[in-house]
Amino acid sequence: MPAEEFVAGWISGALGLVLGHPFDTVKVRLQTQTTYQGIIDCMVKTYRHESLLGFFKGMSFPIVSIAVVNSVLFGVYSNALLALTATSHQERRAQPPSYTHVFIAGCTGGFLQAYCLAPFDLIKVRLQNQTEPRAQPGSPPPRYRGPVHCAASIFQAEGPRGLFRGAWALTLRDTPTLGIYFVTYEWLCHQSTPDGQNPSSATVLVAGGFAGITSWVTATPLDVIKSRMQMAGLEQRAYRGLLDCVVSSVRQEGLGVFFRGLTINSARAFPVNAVTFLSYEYLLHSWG
Ligand SMILES: C[N+](C)(C)CCCC[C@H](N)C(=O)O
Repeated sequence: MPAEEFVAGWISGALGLVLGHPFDTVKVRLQTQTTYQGIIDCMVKTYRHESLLGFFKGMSFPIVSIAVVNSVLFGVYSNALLALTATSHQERRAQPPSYTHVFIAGCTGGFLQAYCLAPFDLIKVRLQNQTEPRAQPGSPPPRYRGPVHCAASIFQAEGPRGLFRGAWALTLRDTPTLGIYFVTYEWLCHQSTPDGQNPSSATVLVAGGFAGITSWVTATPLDVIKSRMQMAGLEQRAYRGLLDCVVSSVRQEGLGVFFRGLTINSARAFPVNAVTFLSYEYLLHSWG
């Protein structure tokens, strides 16, 4: 099983993440704090009070998790294509796989990465939703002191299964949408590249960026449900299951609930995935 795809997936995921983290910080702040009037206002205030570093708070934990997750996604995707079409990464430009194969391989990668992602994502969401300001002397400490403490508390209270809360919704979110991700990427590359040639860097950037946007747009409805199920362990509101969560969210907030965070998710998705695909292609190419 070729291993370089796993390593390339790991490095490219980390590079994409660094670029996307400022967007993620703005997204989380807008979702959880009421002091900002909008995206620009939040950026300006963050920069004024905390300088550029403010945008990169809390990045160490996601950088470890994205390394694992992206390496599983790209490694499994590429090896699934190898199993389906008997072509290696290098041979695929000359003999492009069918979109059905790309879709199946993308879904397989998406399905497996969802299981690796589930505990990391749960911890991220729980920490991102801790909106108390930093501990003041005398005030009660926040429920979770950091990622390790968060993981340990969930484990203690609910056992290993507790760490997989919302994993089912996450799998449903990621399996088809990562199929769509790779199909969009391959299709866009194919549209602007002469047969048999490697796509140019500009093509890879644009195709990767749009692949990210398409995938996030289609994933957003289940993204909202997933986050709500992950928070359900903490909040009073308990859902009987995924369907119950969908129905009660729509009843209370209307269909618009499925599009929460769509704009900022898409703005983040373009640079993150442009850089992820560019570095992935570049690394595999330079390793020959
Ligand atoms: C499938 N879904 C859209 C949910 C995720 C796609 C992940 C791609 C990339 N790691 C990123 O963070 O944008």
